[in-house]
Amino acid sequence: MRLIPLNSPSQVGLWSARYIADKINQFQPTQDRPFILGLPTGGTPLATYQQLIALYQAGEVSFKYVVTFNMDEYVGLPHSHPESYYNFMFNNFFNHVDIQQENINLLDGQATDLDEECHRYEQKIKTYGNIHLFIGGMGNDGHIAFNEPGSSLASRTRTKTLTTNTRLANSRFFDNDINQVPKQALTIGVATLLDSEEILTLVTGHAKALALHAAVEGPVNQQWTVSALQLHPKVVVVCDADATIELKVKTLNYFTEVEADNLDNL
Ligand SMILES: N[C@@H]1[C@@H](O)[C@H](O)[C@@H](COP(=O)(O)O)O[C@@H]1O
Repeated sequence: MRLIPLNSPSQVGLWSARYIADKINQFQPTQDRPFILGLPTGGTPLATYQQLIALYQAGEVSFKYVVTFNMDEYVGLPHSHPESYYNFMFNNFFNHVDIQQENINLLDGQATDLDEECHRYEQKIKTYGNIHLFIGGMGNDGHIAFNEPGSSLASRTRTKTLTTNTRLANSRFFDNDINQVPKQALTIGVATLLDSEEILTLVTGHAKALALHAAVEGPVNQQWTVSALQLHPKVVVVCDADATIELKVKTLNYFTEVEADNLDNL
């Protein structure tokens, strides 16, 4: 695991966007050999999307031959709902870059057969082989995608019932009314995520400090599904200072020293 300790959420956005753009450019994707990118929603990745759009506008990266798979989607929200992850992705990213519509993959939370929809999604990922880079965030309670505490670390894409904690945390996007937050979501599984060639996780703010501790220092366990990142050979965690307050000084000092040369120009 690499941990990139930055100061602010805007630095996390800048660093991660450059990292993603560099990965795409190094891959030199073509129509026949696209770059496969996994994507998250939430407040945390917004700065990354803004910086990726800026890099695209500056001609420094293209998404023409990038295929995307989103992590999750609420069950039952129409695409047009302002808080559907479909709407989030088009508003905050897809509408502003040169991605081809047919290269965008999202789970359909309105499918009549949700099990079939999840199976279709897993199969579609398989047709491309592996996801080259999956970007993620983490919930305050250490969930990754919507793999709530207690989710199997061997899970695949499926329907999950959301915890009250998660619905409360996300109610800030629903007029602070928990009753408006859907009770279920479709989500890739922990094992689906771990199949990716590389995972880049974004963590900002005090509220994520215990989750970051669980991810970096905690034991691997299904109550903090983000801890499963420790089982993956290539994970980069990019965090701001507020998110690190539950890490040991020793841990933070080590990663700061290791990354000293990579934290310039921010
Ligand atoms: N399903 C999403 C997660 O993928 C995301 O990581 C989490 C954190 O969101 P935020 O970045 O808004 O704190 O929110 C939701 O629960």
